[in-house]
Amino acid sequence: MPTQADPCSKPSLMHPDQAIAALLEQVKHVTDSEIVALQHALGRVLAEDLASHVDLPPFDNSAMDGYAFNFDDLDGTKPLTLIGESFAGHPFVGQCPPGSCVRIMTGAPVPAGCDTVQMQEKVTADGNNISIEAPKAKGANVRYRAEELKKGTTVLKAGTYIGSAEMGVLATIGANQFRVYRQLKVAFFSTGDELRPVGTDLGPGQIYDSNRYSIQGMLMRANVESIDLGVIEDNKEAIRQAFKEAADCADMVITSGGVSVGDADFTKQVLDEEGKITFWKLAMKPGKPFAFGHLNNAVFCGLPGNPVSSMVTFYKLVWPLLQKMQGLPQAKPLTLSATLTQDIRKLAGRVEYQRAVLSYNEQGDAQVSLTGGQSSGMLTSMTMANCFIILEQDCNGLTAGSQVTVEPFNSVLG
Ligand SMILES: Nc1nc2c(c(=O)[nH]1)N[C@H]1C(S)=C(S)[C@@H](COP(=O)(O)OP(=O)(O)OC[C@H]3O[C@@H](n4cnc5c(N)ncnc54)[C@H](O)[C@@H]3O)O[C@H]1N2
Ligand code: MOO
Repeated sequence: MPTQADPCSKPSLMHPDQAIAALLEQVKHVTDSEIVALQHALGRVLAEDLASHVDLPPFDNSAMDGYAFNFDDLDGTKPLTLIGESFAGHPFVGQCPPGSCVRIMTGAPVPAGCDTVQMQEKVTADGNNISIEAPKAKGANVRYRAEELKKGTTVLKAGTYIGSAEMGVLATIGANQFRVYRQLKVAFFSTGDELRPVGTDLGPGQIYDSNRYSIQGMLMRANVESIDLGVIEDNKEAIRQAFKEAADCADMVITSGGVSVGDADFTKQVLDEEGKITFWKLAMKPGKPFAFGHLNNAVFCGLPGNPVSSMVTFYKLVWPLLQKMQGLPQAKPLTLSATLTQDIRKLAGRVEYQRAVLSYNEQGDAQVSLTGGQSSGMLTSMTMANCFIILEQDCNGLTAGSQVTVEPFNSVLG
């Protein structure tokens, strides 16, 4: 196990939790709102409380395919007489008189005069003579009008994230359009003279610009409108122009690269001139350097250039900010404990997020294995992973069999 001191382990490095809390203080919920139609509402956040336009269910209906009748008509000897049928969308019309029953399907209205349904498996039919095994109680297998909620009751409150279940609930309550917070606009670009767009050949010392694509992917998963400003060459005027353009059109501007200590870029100089930016050094790996501040009215996040570092800083630091700006509550990530299948190397100093695969062994115990090299430049180990192993600052390596804290990837990294 490595015991050597980590040169990055300086008291000045800020713990990521402390950084997140400090960053959150500096952004506000963007409260502008607009009306959207239900079919365009997925991923948006409600800006108004919504009440149901209908009772739920809107009418008494059957929970089973079977027969509807009046419970008090069952005397254990005489069959009931079949007088009609009630199908979903095609109700039985009229009153079911004493001593009779109606064939009924799941979801169909319970006819007037009936208060109970028996499933067809517990019924014997001989022509129109229907012998029914008595259910446990009057009202069995009936879903009553308004048993879930009454018309006018608030169902979803302002601030609710509209996911798939909410889409269904909104339709169920008859909400075809409603007010949501407007979508955040996030402009982003890459910096670095070594970067080439995909679809071109690479010259000596050049690499493809990958960060823009992973950042765009995460922005789409975060349900914001992304504005791709491309790769900006390392030239002071080009960078200044890009920041101006980005800050004019966006609520947040994200860049990747140029936030460390190198001297080959103008990003820092331009930011110092154009905005109020702080360069942070965080006790996290990947993702030590990070820049944050404001460019006019836009929030600025400068992610480190290393591909895994840019993803991890987005996930850990930028995504919580976007959630707050969208009016969503902060949810602490779910973690669990799992057994390491191998030794892992780490130097004390920074919190590490190591890419790994979480699975269950034959005994049903959670186990976790690294996906390969943990260099901040190795993005392929992200694609194979489904979780991070979180190693706290004081950890200086672990042996196979140790219990570790694991944070499964959420939808932003999926
Ligand atoms: N002397 C020091 N050097 C470095 C330190 C340090 O503390 N002292 N920190 C290291 C750490 S940690 C990180 S992370 C990186 C971050 O550096 P920058 O944000 O300034 O990023 P660059 O130098 O521009 O690039 C780093 C690396 O990533 C590649 N890159 C950049 N952009 C992209 C992109 N859009 N797509 C794909 N790959 C990209 C770039 O070619 C470099 O290899 O600094 C360390 N250095
Ligand atoms: O933060 Mo850097 O991401 O350690 O490579």
